[in-house]
Amino acid sequence: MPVPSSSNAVSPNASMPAGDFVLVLDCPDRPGIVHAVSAFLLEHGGNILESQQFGDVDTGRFFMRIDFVTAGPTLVEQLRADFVEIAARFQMRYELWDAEAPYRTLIMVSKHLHCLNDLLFRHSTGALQIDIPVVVSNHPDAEALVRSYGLDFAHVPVTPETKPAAEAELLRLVKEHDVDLVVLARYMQVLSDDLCRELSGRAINIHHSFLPSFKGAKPYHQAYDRGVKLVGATAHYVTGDLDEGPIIEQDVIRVDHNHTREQLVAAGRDVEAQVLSRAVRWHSESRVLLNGHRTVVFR
Ligand SMILES: Nc1nc2c(c(=O)[nH]1)N[C@@H](CN(C=O)c1ccc(C(=O)N[C@@H](CCC(=O)O)C(=O)O)cc1)CN2
Repeated sequence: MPVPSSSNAVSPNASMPAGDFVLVLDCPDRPGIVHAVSAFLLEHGGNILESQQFGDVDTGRFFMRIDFVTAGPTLVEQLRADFVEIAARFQMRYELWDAEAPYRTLIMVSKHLHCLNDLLFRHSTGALQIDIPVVVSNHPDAEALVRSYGLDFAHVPVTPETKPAAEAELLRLVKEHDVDLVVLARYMQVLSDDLCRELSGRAINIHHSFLPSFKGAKPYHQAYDRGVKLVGATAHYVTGDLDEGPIIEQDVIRVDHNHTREQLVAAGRDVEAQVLSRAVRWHSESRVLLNGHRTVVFR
C-alpha cells in the first residue's frame, strides 16, 4: 500500500493545523485490533469520520481503513512513529498519511485516448486526488490532448529492439517525478517482469473485457466471435502474468446480435473509462488493499 510521496511533506502552514488522516492496515485477525486502534486515535485527539473493516475467513487476515481528523495540531510523522508499537504487537502492515495528499500519477497510453481523456477531464475538475507530472506514450497521438490540459507529454517509442531502453526511460521518469502510481490507460505494450516488480502494487491497467474472459490485445474481436450479450472492462494491478493481476473494479454493458464489432468497441469505451477512473480514485484514496492475488476495496 504505497503512500503518496507528497504525504511526507510537512504542511506549509508550519503552525501545524488540525489534520485529516487515513490509516489503512492489515494483520492476522484476532480480538482487540479495533479496540487498540480506536484507543490510539482517542489518545491522539482523533475523531473517526469513516471506518471500514473486513475479516477474511479463508486467509485469517483482517483489513481496516479509518479516515479520522484531529482537532489539535498534528504531524503525520508523529502519528506514524506513535503507531509503531501497536503495529508490532498485532503484526500489522500499515500506512498512515495526510488524507488530502495527492497521488503523483504517471499515465501511459497508446493510440486509444478515451480513458486518458476521461482521467484528464476528471483531474481538471478536481474529482481525482492526483497530480499528473507527465503522460507517456509509445505513439505521438495523445500529445495535443495532453498539452491542451497544460500537462507534460513524453513520447517513448517501443519496438522489440528498443523495449529495454524504453522501459529504462519510463523508470527514469517515475523516479524523476517521484511517482506514486502508474496508470496504463490503454497502453498496448506488455511490461517486462522486471518493470512489473519495480511497479508492484502501484501500476493499474484497464483491460477492455470482463476478465477472466477474453485476455490479450483484441478482446472485442473475441467477444464478437463468441456472440456474448454483455461486454465489459476490468481495472487490475499489473503483474508479469498478462491480464492476471489483482482485480480492483469491473463493469459490463448489455449488447446484442445487432452490434457490429465496431459497435461493441464503441459500447465498451465508456465502460472502460468509468471503470478505470473509479479504480484510480479508490487507489488514490487508499481504499484498495491487496489480499494475496485479490483485493479488498473499501468503497
Ligand atoms: N506485464 C503486463 N503488461 C501489461 C498488461 C499486464 O496485464 N501485464 N496489460 C496490458 C494491456 N493489455 C490488455 O489489457 C494488453 C496490451 C497489449 C497486449 C499485446 O499483446 N501487445 C503486443 C503488441 C501489440 C501492439 O503493438 O499493438 C505486445 O506487446 O507484443 C496484450 C494485452 C498492458 N501491459
